[in-house]
Amino acid sequence: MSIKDPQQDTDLIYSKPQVKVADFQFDAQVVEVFPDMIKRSVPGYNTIIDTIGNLAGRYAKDNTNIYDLGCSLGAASLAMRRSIQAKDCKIIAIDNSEDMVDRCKIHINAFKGDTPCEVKLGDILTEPMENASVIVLNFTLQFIAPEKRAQLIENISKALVPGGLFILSEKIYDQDPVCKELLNELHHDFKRANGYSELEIAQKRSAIENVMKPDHLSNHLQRLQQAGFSHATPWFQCFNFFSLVAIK
Ligand SMILES: C[S@@+](CC[C@H](N)C(=O)[O-])C[C@H]1O[C@@H](n2cnc3c(N)ncnc32)[C@H](O)[C@@H]1O
Ligand SMILES: O=C(O)C(=O)C[C@]1(C(=O)O)C=C[C@@H](O)C=C1
Repeated sequence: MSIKDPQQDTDLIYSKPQVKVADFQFDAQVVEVFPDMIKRSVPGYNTIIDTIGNLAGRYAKDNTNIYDLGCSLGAASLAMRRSIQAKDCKIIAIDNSEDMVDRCKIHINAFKGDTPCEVKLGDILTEPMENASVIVLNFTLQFIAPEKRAQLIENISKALVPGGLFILSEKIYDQDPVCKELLNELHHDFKRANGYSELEIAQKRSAIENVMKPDHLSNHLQRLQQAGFSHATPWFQCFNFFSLVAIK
């Protein structure tokens, strides 16, 4: 009988001092601990995933595509597949990390569902999107080069059918430096409460600082308006993490 090592799935990546902290990558090491890492790092992650499922159930239309952009291990795709009742829909989950995509395929295939789900290795900046009733960008835009974000949001808008839904979740910063610092501190307290040490928090911070560039809420709203969305509202915020819905 084999007994699983309980630490095997725990994020300990930044627990030992590193001489030089390398830029964060969605590689094989991160894949192993990703569910633990994201749950302990992103306040409200489970609520956001459950609500993406609920929203997809409401907005998925017959004979359309549902996109999960930057799908990682497929948590949002699985939640959507559980609640979509519309007929002849297809979920297309895309990620540009080969390690993520390989593991995502295993996760998706581990569960049965009526809606087919294709997991694709690809760059969401160039992958074609069309005839979509729901598009999800859950904590992915922050990893896209800032100058490429507006074009991606425009492509998303063009791919949506009228009445189609876009769900965007991101880390944000507050423009007021005092509020920015407070939200940051509250987020770090959240990480501390979830067992991350000061060293882990500091090293993770250096690892993501060159690769993850959050926007202010007003940047997001402005981009959505420019891309032709008729309605948009944040539906969730906890500290410096938020999620919004926009309707075409
Ligand atoms: C924080 S994770 C997303 C979490 C995931 N959406 C979830 O709900 O669990 C960001 C993901 O975006 C992917 N990513 C970053 N840039 C990308 C790009 N240009 N094309 C496709 N995927 C990308 C990364 O490989 C990573 O898996
Ligand atoms: O802001 C942080 O400290 C994070 O760890 C955030 C964040 C994210 O929002 O995607 C960064 C990388 C990991 O994917 C998990 C969480």
